[in-house]
Amino acid sequence: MHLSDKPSSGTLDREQIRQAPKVLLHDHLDGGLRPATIVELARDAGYQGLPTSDPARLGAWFRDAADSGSLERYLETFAHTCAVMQTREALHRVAAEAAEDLAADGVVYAEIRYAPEQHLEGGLGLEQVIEAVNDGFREGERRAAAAGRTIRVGTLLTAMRHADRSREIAELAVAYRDSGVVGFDIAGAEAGNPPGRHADAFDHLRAAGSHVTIHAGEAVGLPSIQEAVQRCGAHRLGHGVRITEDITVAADGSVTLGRLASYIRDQRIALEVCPTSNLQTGAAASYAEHPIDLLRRLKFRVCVNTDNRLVSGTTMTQEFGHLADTFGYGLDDMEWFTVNAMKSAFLPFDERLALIHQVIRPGYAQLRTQGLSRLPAAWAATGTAATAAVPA
Ligand SMILES: O=c1[nH]cnc2c1ncn2[C@@H]1O[C@H](CO)[C@@H](O)[C@H]1O
Ligand SMILES: [Zn+2]
Repeated sequence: MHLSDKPSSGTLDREQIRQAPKVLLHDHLDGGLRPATIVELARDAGYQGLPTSDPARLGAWFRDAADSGSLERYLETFAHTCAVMQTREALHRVAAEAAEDLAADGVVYAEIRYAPEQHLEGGLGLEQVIEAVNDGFREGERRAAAAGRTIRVGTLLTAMRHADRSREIAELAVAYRDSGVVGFDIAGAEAGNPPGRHADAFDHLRAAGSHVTIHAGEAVGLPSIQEAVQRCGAHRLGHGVRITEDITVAADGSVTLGRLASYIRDQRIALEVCPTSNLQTGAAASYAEHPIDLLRRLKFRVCVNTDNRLVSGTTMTQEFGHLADTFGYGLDDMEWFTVNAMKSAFLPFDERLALIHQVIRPGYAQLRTQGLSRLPAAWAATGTAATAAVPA
C-alpha cells in the first residue's frame, strides 16, 4: 500500500472556516467554560481557589497550566472548573453557554461529555446533574436558534477511569438514551487505569446496545487501544492517535498496517483527534508532526475536535485553522473530516444522513460558490481574459 498522492485541497481563511458547518464529537463540558462565567460562578459559590479573578488572565492561566507535556498535569486544571459546577443553575448556565458558543463558531452538531460523578458536591444526585445539563443544552439550542444559528447537542456520560462508579454511569447512559444522552465514555489518567477495569460497565452497555467511546491511545499506546476496542467494545476512540505505533511508513512511501491498525480502519472506528490538546499533553510534538495527516491520507475514519476549549485555548475554527496552515487543507478536506464525524455520530442513521445531505453538503457547496466571487485579483484577471480579448 502507498500513501495517496491526492494533494490537499487548498487554502482557507478563518472566516470561511468559521462559516463552514462543523461537527464536534469530542468536547468536555467542564473543559470549555467561558472564563468570565467561572469568575462569576466562583463568586456565587464562595470558591476561593481560582488563581486569578481576571477573566482574560484566567483564560491564559488554564492554557499555560495545561501546557505541561503530561496528561496528569493537564487534568489538574479541571479542579477549578468542577468546583464551580456544583449546582443546578451553574450546570444549566455552563451547558447553555457551551451550545451558544459552539453555534457561533459554526458547529451544527455536537456531542458534549462530562462526568456526572464530579458534580455531586453541592448535594445534587446523578439524575439531577444529567437533567440540569440536558435542560441547559435545550436552552442553548433555543438561544442559538434565536440568534439565527441551528445547533443540535447530545451528551456523552463519562465515568472517571480511576474511580468506581462506571457501572452506575453506564446504567444512566442507557436509562437516558432517549432523553438527550447519546453515549458513554471513560476519561481521566490513562496510565495505570486500563479500560478493562470497567468491564462490568461495558458489558451492560453492550447488552443494551448503547454507544461507547473510550479515551485511549493518548497517554498509553497500543495495549490501551486494543483493550478499548477488542475487550470493551468501543465504537470510537477519544484521541486514538497512538495507533500510529502500529503503522510503518518506509522511506519510499510504502505503508504497512499492523493487525490493530487494520482492524480500526476496516471497522471504521472513528478517531476523535484533538490536535492542540495532543500538543499540550505530549501526545504529539507539533502540528506539523501530528499524525492526523497520515491518518487522513490512509483514510482512517478520523475527525477534528477541540477536547477542551478553555483548557486548550481553542475552538473548532482554530483547530481547523492550524491544520489548514500546516497541511494546506481546503474546503474539500474540511468537508471530508466533517462528514467523517457525522457518519460516526451516536445518532440514528437517518438523522445522520439528514444532517449530511441537508446541512453539511449544502453548506460546503454554498461556501464554494461564495469562494468564486472572492477569487484573488490575479485569478479574477485571468478569468476575465477571454472576455477582455473580445473587442468592445
Ligand atoms: O484529553 C483528555 N484525556 C483524558 N481525560 C480528559 C481529557 N480531557 C478531559 N478529561 C477529563 O474528563 C473529565 C470529564 O469531562 C474532566 O474532568 C477531565 O478530568
Ligand atoms: Zn477528552
